[in-house]
Amino acid sequence: MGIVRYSFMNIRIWYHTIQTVKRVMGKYDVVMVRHGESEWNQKNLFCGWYNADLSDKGKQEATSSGKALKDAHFKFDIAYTSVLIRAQKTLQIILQELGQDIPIEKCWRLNERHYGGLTGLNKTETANKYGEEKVAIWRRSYDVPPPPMEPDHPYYEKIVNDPIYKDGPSKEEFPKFESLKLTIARTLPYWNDVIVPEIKKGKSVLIVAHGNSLRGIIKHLDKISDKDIMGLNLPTGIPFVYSLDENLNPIPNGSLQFLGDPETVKKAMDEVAAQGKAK
Ligand SMILES: O=C(O)[C@@H](CO)OP(=O)(O)O
Repeated sequence: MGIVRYSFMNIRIWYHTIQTVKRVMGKYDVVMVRHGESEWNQKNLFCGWYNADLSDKGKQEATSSGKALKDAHFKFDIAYTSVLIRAQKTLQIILQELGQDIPIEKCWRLNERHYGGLTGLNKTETANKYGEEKVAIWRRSYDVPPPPMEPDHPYYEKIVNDPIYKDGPSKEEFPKFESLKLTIARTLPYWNDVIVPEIKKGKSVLIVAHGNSLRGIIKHLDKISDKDIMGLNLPTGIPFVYSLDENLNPIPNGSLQFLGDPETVKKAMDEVAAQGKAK
């Protein structure tokens, strides 16, 4: 299986830079995976903090992720995930495939961004109603948030009172909506204060999280501009490696090295981007 490397030098010609290369190794190598397809991804619904389970395809993607990591001889010391079931199950399947039993830390700070009032709406129908451009801004802009989730929203009670949030966020912190900027504001402290110290101790770290919490970490690591981050769509269930130097900066060619064949990765990214199209 090849490694797909993307250049961040010009994100607009992203797909033209795909090439299969030998993976580079940094002082620290960190592996990240967006969870496998969820039942709500399959139905093309805005999901956010709704606790959707994996679809059958999502389980298969998780199995393939585990196999790809096994083939590449990864051995992990610790794994981090969100409090949402789709990420936790993906992690569990990956570790089963790897045959590795390691400590798992779960935190709401790695959750998907909170999609506010859009939660549960179909992305295509939303694009038909409000236009593709508006949906693209809601989905991918840096700082334009979706409308808030009000108490009369069909999923408000289910989400706010879910026991998975017993350890946080607090009532005051509990979001009604999140832009990518707000997502980064709660994910980055966890990266900096909890994950980075373990990486610096030399631990081999696996992170299984979500499209937008991982986009936040990537934006930070690669110093991607607020404008260019709009072009990044992460595929479900394909692991990628960041090879970092001693200061946790990506080494040359060390960013976003996917463990997958280039065509599959490109197709999967295109499909995620297309979820917000009108029909
Ligand atoms: O609905 C969501 O929660 C996310 C990820 O599945 O979707 P999007 O890709 O539109 O940010």
